[in-house]
Amino acid sequence: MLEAEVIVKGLGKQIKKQTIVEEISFHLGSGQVLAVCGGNGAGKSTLLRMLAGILRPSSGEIQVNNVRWSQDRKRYANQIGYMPDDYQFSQGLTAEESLLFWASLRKLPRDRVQEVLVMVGLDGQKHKRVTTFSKGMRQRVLFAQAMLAKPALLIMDEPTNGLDPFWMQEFVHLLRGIKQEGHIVVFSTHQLEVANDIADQVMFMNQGCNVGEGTVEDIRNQYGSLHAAFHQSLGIK
Ligand SMILES: Nc1ncnc2c1ncn2[C@@H]1O[C@H](COP(=O)(O)OP(=O)(O)OP(=O)(O)O)[C@@H](O)[C@H]1O
Repeated sequence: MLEAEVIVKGLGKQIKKQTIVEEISFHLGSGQVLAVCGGNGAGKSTLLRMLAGILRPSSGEIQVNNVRWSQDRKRYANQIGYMPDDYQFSQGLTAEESLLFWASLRKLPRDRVQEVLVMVGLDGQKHKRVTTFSKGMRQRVLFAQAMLAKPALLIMDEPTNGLDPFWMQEFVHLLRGIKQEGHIVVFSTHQLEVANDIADQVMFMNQGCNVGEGTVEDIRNQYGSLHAAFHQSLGIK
């Protein structure tokens, strides 16, 4: 099993004097999955983009397997896989070509592309253009892209948004597999059933702050259900 550790301490982001994310801290070990839940504009994407190393934090520290983003960005980036929520695929590229392109950027061997295609169940469709794929299949290509470098930390922004129940369950199944291998996963979601199915830890965000966290069981005990905790995080009684 992969050895992995993520330590986040007092992470914050201010943009034009507005606080977007405030004092977020957590600690995750091998195979742990954190779901970041919250309403629109809660600060989830901003938090995830800081973890992915594509947005500079205003305060705090992020460490993945003892590598700090602030000290060595290249080594930090090598530990991270990131699945954005708004990726526009290039017209004309097949699934295999898209993955070969990403693999070449990271100087990874071609064989790894075949491995991830098999992992996400797209080996038989690899010569088809990604722009002809369904949303569920495109999410698999993005997932494969994020897993290319076997990252210690996989970060996913709203990975199941727009997926029907079949693809959502398939996605949960894929995540279970990589969790078993020891990868740490942090993902954002509005879909509490996904958090319920796969997360070890849940964090609720509102206006950039952590307004409640714990294991799924802790949250059920404290609030009654994930839905009740979500409503409370939004300030809905
Ligand atoms: N570059 C920016 N400049 C100004 N405001 C920003 C910027 N980026 C984010 N914000 C604001 O910060 C807040 C949090 O945005 P963010 O996208 O992180 O939220 P979110 O929880 O991911 O929302 P959603 O679920 O709608 O995607 C929003 O009010 C957004 O308008």
